[in-house]
Amino acid sequence: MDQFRTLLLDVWREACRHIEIERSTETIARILPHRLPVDRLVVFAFDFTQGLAIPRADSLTIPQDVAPPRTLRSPDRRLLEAWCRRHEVILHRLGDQQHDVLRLLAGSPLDGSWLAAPLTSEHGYAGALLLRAHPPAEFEPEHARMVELLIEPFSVALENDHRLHELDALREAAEADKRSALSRLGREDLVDTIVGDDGGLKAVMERAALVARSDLPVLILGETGSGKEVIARAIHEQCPRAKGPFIRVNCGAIPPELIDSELFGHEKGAFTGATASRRGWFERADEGTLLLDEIGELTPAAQVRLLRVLQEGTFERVGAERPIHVNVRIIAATHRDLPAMVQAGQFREDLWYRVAGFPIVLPPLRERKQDIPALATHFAERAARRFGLRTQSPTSTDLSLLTNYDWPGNIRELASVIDRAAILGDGHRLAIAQALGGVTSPDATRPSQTLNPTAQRNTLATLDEATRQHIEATLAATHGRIEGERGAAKLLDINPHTLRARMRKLGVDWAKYR
Ligand SMILES: Nc1ncnc2c1ncn2[C@@H]1O[C@H](COP(=O)(O)OP(=O)(O)OP(=O)(O)O)[C@@H](O)[C@H]1O
Repeated sequence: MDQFRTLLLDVWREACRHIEIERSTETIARILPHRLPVDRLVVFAFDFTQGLAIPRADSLTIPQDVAPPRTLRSPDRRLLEAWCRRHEVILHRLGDQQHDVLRLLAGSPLDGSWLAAPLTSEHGYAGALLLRAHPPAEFEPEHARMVELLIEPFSVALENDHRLHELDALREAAEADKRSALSRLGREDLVDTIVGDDGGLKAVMERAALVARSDLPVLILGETGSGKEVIARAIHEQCPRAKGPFIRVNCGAIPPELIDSELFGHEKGAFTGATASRRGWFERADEGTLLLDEIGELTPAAQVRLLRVLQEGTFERVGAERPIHVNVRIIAATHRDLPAMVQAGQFREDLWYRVAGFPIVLPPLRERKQDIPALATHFAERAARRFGLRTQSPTSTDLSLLTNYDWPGNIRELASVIDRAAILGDGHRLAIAQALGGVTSPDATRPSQTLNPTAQRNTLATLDEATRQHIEATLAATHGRIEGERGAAKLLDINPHTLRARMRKLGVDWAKYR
């Protein structure tokens, strides 16, 4: 026993030296064979609130073709808790009847002789230490007594490991908050007052208020720039989870090969470039709302992954086995005709049923022109504040020009026309005609051509075609530059990632304009 005391000191030192239990188990597994005929050491952590038994370390002292232990979902909690309370070390030798705890944690039938000890800490952490005898050796009652002395150092190591994970989770949550705050700042154009809520958006706002009370998934259908994100935020802010995060993810801007890692997160080392573990959008949106913007742009593979998490409510980070449960309300949005995509087999029907619990159709601005005066005034006030100019309200001539235009870019386009008009008018007036005519856009967007929209309709380009032409004209003006102060994204007032995604989709090649 004296020699064992020396070894025990070494075990304590190793248990306290490393913060990650994987490391301490690895080094302890190299020390123990001096006194115990052990060839495998496994440590489980129990998470009773989530109903999981998670293998945190598994060390084999000799290379063997042994399957690593798996996370156990909904293990028998009463059995494990009672065993932890008894502080009982289980000894299993060949021919013995297998103990229920060993059957649960080490599987059945057992290969050889095993010892199992419960790990507990005064702060409520619990787990198990399993040791396997190096065949043909078998454990003896004397070994079981030695393992009793290992319970404390391993419990300390498990608690340290737990705390490390808790700190990691807190750090990531703080980072998520920071990102979300920054993205909110970056989108300072997003309004708190919704103009038109009593006019052209009345029916939409009524539906939004109705669905906000429930947790139903919402699908917002509407053209680009029509205010889908604004409506999604309004739903979040009126629903019981308003205190939770509101996270928007632009599905169209995620490169297909990164979709899993973006949505579900990844563990450190899961793939080349994964230098640190990262929480995905689902984890970040826990207890809040996740807006899946441009959901129609998801690749078929990504649609399958999304469907799985919506069906099962759990997912794993890339490179991890531990399932994660989250409580997230999904709002999806798209400018595409999703029902038509379902018909054409481009969007999974089962996923459609999952996300389209409560569709809200946002009318384009040309169908709610009664809102244009209030919107124009609102954006004129905002422009004056932003650019430090005297506020100028639109005149009746301005308003008739604005209402005669068709607004393919909807409210976003109206906002940037007013911004331009305010700058061109330099605080003395709103130079609406100039702002409308001076767009680096194709002829189709000139007001003179849209004064009679009905006559024009047959010759108008499709929205995709108009968008493509508009992006190309902008790229020509910026000589192919996308990002930065003088880049196309800034001119078009959209995120560079979104612009690149849209260019990919529309087949626009920026290199042509360099
Ligand atoms: N009802 C509204 N009142 C005031 N501003 C609005 C309203 N709707 C939209 N906006 C403004 O118009 C711009 C575009 O809105 P938003 O980003 O919500 O559109 P979207 O449909 O989500 O666009 P995309 O299709 O590009 O994702 C934002 O600056 C937003 O603040």
